[in-house]
Amino acid sequence: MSRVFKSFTKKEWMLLAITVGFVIIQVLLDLKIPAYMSEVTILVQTAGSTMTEILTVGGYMLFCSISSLLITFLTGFCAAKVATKACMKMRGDIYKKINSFSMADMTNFSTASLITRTTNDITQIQMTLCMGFVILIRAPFMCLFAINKISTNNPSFSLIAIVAVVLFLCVIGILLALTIPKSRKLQKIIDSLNTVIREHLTGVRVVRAYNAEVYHEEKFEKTNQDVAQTNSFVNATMAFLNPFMSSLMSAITLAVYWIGAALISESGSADAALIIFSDMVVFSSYSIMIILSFMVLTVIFMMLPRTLVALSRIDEVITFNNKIKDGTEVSGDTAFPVAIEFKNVSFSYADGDEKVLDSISFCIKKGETAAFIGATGSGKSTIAKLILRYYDVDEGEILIDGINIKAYTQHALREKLGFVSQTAVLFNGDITSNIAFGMEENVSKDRLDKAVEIAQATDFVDKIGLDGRVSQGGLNLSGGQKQRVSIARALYKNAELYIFDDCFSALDYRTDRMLREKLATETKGATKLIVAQRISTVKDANQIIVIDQGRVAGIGTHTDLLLQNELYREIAESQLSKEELGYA
Ligand SMILES: Nc1ncnc2c1ncn2[C@@H]1O[C@H](COP(=O)(O)OP(=O)(O)OP(=O)(O)O)[C@@H](O)[C@H]1O
Repeated sequence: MSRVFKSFTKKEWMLLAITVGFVIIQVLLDLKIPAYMSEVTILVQTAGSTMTEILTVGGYMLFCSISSLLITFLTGFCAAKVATKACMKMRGDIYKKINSFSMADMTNFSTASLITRTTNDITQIQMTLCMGFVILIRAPFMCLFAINKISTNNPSFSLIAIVAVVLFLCVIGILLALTIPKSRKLQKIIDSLNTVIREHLTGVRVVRAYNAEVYHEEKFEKTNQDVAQTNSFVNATMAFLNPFMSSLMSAITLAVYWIGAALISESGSADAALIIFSDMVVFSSYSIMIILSFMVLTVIFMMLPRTLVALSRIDEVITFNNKIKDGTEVSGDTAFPVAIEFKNVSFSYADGDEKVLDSISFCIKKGETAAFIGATGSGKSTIAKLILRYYDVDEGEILIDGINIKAYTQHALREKLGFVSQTAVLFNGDITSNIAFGMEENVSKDRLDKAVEIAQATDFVDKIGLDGRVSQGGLNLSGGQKQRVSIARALYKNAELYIFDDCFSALDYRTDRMLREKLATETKGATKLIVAQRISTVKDANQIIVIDQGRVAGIGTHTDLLLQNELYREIAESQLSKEELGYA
């Protein structure tokens, strides 16, 4: 909760102070009403009282009630403003924090959980704050003022109020102890529910193709039932509060009349009995006010378990210690002759024990094209991910322009790189916004046309236009078209070093060849790293690095490797004819 208060600006503290002030005025006005009621009771019972006297006191009562009502509107308005602002900031903080996560950090939270925390959890907090600010301030004030009034009027009644409050606090303590663990579980199950829905929606084509709707429905139904059961436990437990509060109110009234009756029978005179009776009226009203404010408080207590869990879940993300730390270097030595060097790099993923990369070393000069080839799962894409610092190496180091990549700011490092991932990722928008991604404000038409031309995307981009709509995930484009748009996106960046992670395999052989020819002439100065499965894609590279089970199995040109490297020869012979290999 301290996070919420720490985020307050001066204006929000002011609004909160105004709310507190209004609530105190409202409590004082409300507490005036029973006193006027007592006055009216005495006036009615006293011979010689005039109608004007009764109406005047009644008028004061009316004034107090209407003012209290107006203040309720004002406090509600101020509290809602403070709560929505605080939650907006919290949402911004959590979003910024998630943006700073590396892929390794992401594995600590599932995507669905991060979405639930940013949306559902924050809405839960906002609702509690909106209602809670006023109620949480009002209830203790009301309780303190009312008990003070009761004890000054007739101390023997105050014991009843104190016993009632202590009883209430004990019961609420027990209920919270029972429901908080369940609420924590509930938020986790909601994460699972979101995962199931997300999985179904993103994989809907496969689900349909395999007639797996029933299988998915069963998965959904199981999680849905878990949510319902846990929810019903929390609600059923907290539902005990309402009958308890009603019984407590009745018990207080009974105790007041019991003690009052005893006091009246001992009073001895009619005047003393009248004063005790008016005290009883006042006390009954005060005690009902205390209990009513606590009753409203129970609404907050019902929301509190989930809100506390939501707050701790948000805190978990915001205070998460990012594994990848930013360096300070912003440019590197651009005149350094070596573009990228791997020195004995070893790496394993957090959830796997085995080394995915084992003592990998290679060196690529500026302007060279290097290609990585090897069996599936040999670790080629992992090399690309390490260069981008999605993960940090376990051993060894990666140098770009002679400087360890850990020394760069992540922004500066990625500014140097143009990356095309294995699976094309497109965003809702148009072709231009997808190619000039993140730079839409100053789009250069020439650069855009050039990138499209090199990526061999001119024909279809001409057809749909640069303002042609791209739906989320590029669902309205073919696999090859999506990949060409993502290649154009990397080229638009004019990067120093391009990484093409097996993205050419979505292109036909002719387009693949034309694209590589264009790349060679149009991006001459840039260094290119190509991960590929096809020999035809890699054979013209300055050096080919053969990866086998996370190790470098050979480095050389196509001709060298054909002669010296058995694994490369095997791959080449499985794809090219003897004539193409030059054996004939
Ligand atoms: N995020 C991850 N978490 C855990 N293990 C992973 C992760 N990504 C990849 N791996 C494992 O690391 C190994 C190397 O994967 P990588 O994607 O680098 O291979 P690759 O050579 O690029 O394969 P392909 O040619 O099929 O794309 C594989 O055994 C894979 O299961």
